[in-house]
Amino acid sequence: MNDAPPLCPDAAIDSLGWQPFFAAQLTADDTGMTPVRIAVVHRARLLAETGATGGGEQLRLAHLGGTSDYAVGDWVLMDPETRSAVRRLNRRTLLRRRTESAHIPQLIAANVDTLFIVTSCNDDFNVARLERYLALANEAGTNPVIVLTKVDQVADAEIFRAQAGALQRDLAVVTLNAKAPDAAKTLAPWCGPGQTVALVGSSGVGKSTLLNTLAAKAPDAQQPTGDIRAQDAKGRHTTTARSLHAIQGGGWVIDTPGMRTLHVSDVADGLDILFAEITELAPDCRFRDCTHAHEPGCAVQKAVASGRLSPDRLDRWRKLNDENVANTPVRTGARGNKSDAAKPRKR
Ligand SMILES: Nc1nc2c(ncn2[C@@H]2O[C@H](COP(=O)(O)OP(=O)(O)OP(=O)(O)O)[C@@H](O)[C@H]2O)c(=O)[nH]1
Ligand SMILES: [Zn+2]
Repeated sequence: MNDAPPLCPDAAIDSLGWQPFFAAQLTADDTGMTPVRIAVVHRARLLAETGATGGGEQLRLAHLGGTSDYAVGDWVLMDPETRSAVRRLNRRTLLRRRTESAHIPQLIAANVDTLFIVTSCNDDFNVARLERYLALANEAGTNPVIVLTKVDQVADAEIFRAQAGALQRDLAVVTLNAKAPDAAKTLAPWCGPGQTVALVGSSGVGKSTLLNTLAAKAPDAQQPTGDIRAQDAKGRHTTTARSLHAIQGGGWVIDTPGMRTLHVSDVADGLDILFAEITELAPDCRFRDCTHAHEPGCAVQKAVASGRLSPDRLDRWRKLNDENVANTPVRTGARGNKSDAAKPRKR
């Protein structure tokens, strides 16, 4: 490596979400390369946003091995002559989940600043499921915001808002009608230039509707929503692929297909943040490996007895924690120590 100044990319990419974190990874060897952002990941090809023209670019893969290591939102250095992806830059944040059958976590989205966890003010609303998404967001390093849709269909959304707001310290919660144009204004604080948001939630809660409200694109290019799906009665899920879309007057939004069930794994740190009130009590327990179930001198049980901690919340913590330990592979040896996989935590 020599001391030549690193590549100075075009200022236009700032609006694509380029940050000093990515610039710091460039070396003199990267001179002449163009940073681009992955917009769509197909099995054998990648589509990227270049920022300069605002247009999409089809990327060739420089190496054999497919696209499984790429996520929507990734920054990649492209060779402008061959149009091939030369190097993927390290991620600032990474949302991923392990499906029941998969050994390797599935990548949901990379370099997301804010995760909009979408649920509606109806039967979809479920605090235990919201906690799963919060653990995922915390672990990824993204800022979670609970977005309660279909506020136009209930007399009073306050009860939903209050329950959601109690799930994690300093958690932002917004209520809106996803079909109303002012929904974009409600979400604007997180959607400024260069900001990246992602939408997650069950099928039918209004993610595609929100995407269409936020996105700066013509109506004929819009994401089909449940309304349209109902007409042609095809498929269970309206949204089938993840993709990056420009937000009107600002940042970028990543849509994700509705998730039926979200199993937790590799989220020990995310759970510690979510359940901070329990995490902080644990050092006061008499036993270092207290399970907060039956031990004498348990500070967590004491908090339940005095009414400071709800027994339901403690039950949900226990269930998620046990599931996380069961689903997170234990790696041993030097390689395992270097891995970013979460280790099972003692309780
Ligand atoms: N009244 C009302 N209807 C809504 C609201 N948000 C979504 N809808 C409707 O709910 C249905 C489902 O919305 P979608 O946007 O397709 O839901 P989705 O989350 O994208 O679903 P998947 O693509 O299956 O993951 C559609 O008929 C929307 O028009 C809302 O805030 N108020
Ligand atoms: Zn205890």
